[in-house]
Amino acid sequence: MSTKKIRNFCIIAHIDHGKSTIADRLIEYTGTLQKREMEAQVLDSMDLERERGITIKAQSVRILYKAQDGEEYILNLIDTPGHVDFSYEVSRSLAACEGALLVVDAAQGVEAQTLANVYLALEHDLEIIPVINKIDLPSADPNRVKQEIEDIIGLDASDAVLCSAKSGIGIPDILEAIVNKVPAPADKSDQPTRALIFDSRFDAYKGAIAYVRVQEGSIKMKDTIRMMHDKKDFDVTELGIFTPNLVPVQELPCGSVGCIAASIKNVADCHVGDTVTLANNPATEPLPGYRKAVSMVYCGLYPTESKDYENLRDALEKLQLNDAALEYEAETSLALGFGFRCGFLGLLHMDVIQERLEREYNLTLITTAPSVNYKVYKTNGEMLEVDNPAKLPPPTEIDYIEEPYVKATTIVPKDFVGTIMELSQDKRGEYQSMEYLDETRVSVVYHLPLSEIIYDYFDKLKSATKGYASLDYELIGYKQSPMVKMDILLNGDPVDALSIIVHKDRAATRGRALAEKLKELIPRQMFEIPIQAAVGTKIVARETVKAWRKDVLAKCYGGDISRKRKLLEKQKAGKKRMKSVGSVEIPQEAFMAILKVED
Ligand SMILES: Nc1nc2c(ncn2[C@@H]2O[C@H](COP(=O)(O)OP(=O)(O)OP(=O)(O)O)[C@@H](O)[C@H]2O)c(=O)[nH]1
Repeated sequence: MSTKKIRNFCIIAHIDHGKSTIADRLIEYTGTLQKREMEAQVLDSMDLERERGITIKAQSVRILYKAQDGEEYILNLIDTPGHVDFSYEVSRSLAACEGALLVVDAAQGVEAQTLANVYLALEHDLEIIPVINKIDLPSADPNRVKQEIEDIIGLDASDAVLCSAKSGIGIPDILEAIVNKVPAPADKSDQPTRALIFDSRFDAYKGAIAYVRVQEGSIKMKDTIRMMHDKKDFDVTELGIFTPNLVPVQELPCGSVGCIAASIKNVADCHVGDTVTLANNPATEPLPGYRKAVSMVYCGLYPTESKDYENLRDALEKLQLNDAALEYEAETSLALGFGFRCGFLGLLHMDVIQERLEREYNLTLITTAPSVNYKVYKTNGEMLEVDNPAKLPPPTEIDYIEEPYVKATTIVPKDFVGTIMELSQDKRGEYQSMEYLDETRVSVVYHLPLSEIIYDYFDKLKSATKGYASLDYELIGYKQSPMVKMDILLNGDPVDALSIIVHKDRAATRGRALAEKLKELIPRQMFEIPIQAAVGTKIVARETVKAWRKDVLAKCYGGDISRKRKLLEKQKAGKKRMKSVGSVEIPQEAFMAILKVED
């Protein structure tokens, strides 16, 4: 089969610019699915994704389109995740395509995330078709946005498709543009097979399923496939394409997009970015660009009820089957008991996993404050990677510590440049460059410690710029920093799960702020609870939670008994997500308090 009638494309867009809505319209217009079959937004399949309105895992769909030239084309739409945390998956999805729709909101214009994705697409030599969406909005200004696309990205936007996914305007033009502008895949069917895995999923019956783009050769039923990086062989049990429901096929020919089931027990054997070849005629080199997912953020997850430990382990195991980027290992905390240290791609990934554990597996969890991974060089010449503050060796054993740094690109209206600089400086940022994108907007680049980004940089950025700033960041390496461990003592005892690693110049202020915050969060108990923040043996802050009962009930003026009972019940309910540490009850919020403190 020739590849001439195939077009593989993806949609890149900033969050909320309308990627999913456009995908739905393309599917609807071509009759790929009947309207009644369409759930609202087919491509975002997970419940959580729908609720949060973001794409977490890529999906793809085959669209049959009869073009104006009278020919029928196979358009494979490969969906890309829409969040910074998942940029590696985006890059693999792009590598599976020849073209990309660049969707830009007609009112908002080009944003940081758009830029990051466009640069990725250009790196992969994709043909880019600009689409200006939401032209129905009263605030739409397509001409300004066209100009921005030309000035900022340097793409010719003169024949950008004007579209309103909401009302269906421009959808036929998008389909024609895909057929006419996106190149057909190169026909390399006579070469040894190489297929790129751009996504994977776990199916309880079929095992891990690889979503692939066949770059060279082909894959047939009953072939034995080989994962080139993992060097493992599997017998194909099923090949399929998505319409978007899975339809079995006998062959995935060169240029096509589809999925492979091969009784692969674990998604960890089916890495996004790996190359599939055939065991009886293997290719010599894998496709370029393979990278293992790296965790950026770590936290401890502990069941509030210790009897749930095994359930939590089972749940993590199941989630990991579907999500090769999730890492976990058992750990114990003096304060919290048995739990797991988990690694995530970013804060959103962490939130999503936490929420799924609670919702789908019915667990109540205590989560410790997120931490990054530090490289600790010890005086004995050893290097330790530490992602849990409680595990930092004593200062006498430490020669120096390195922390991860990111390159953070922020795009803001020019009035906010001062604010961004102040904020970044305050977060130990190092100024790199600034560029006027047009008369109104500026792109500012800083090198920042990852730990500052995960604390509250993004929230602060959003509030300081009234939501106008957009942020994109990538890991650039490690740098030496004078970091110290700060312990929190409750009632004189250090609580390991509350320890944090901070820059030594910030320890005193953070310690004071944290102690104050903890004082608000820890409910009064029968006795006074001193809260202390300490670096080594030096106490940097102290607060006291006063003893409770009479205070709480005092508010009732000794009167109405039902009111009293209600109050006590409210306190009891509040205890659900609490953990007794020694004699002190600590609520979940306390463990995350560090994220909420003001410097
Ligand atoms: N007025 C108007 N609203 C639109 C249009 N297209 C999409 N929207 C709305 O914009 C919002 C975001 O659209 P989505 O399609 O979910 O955006 P997305 O880019 O897929 O978002 P992510 O999945 O997070 O990347 C939704 O509320 C849509 O209803 C349009 O043409 N006009």
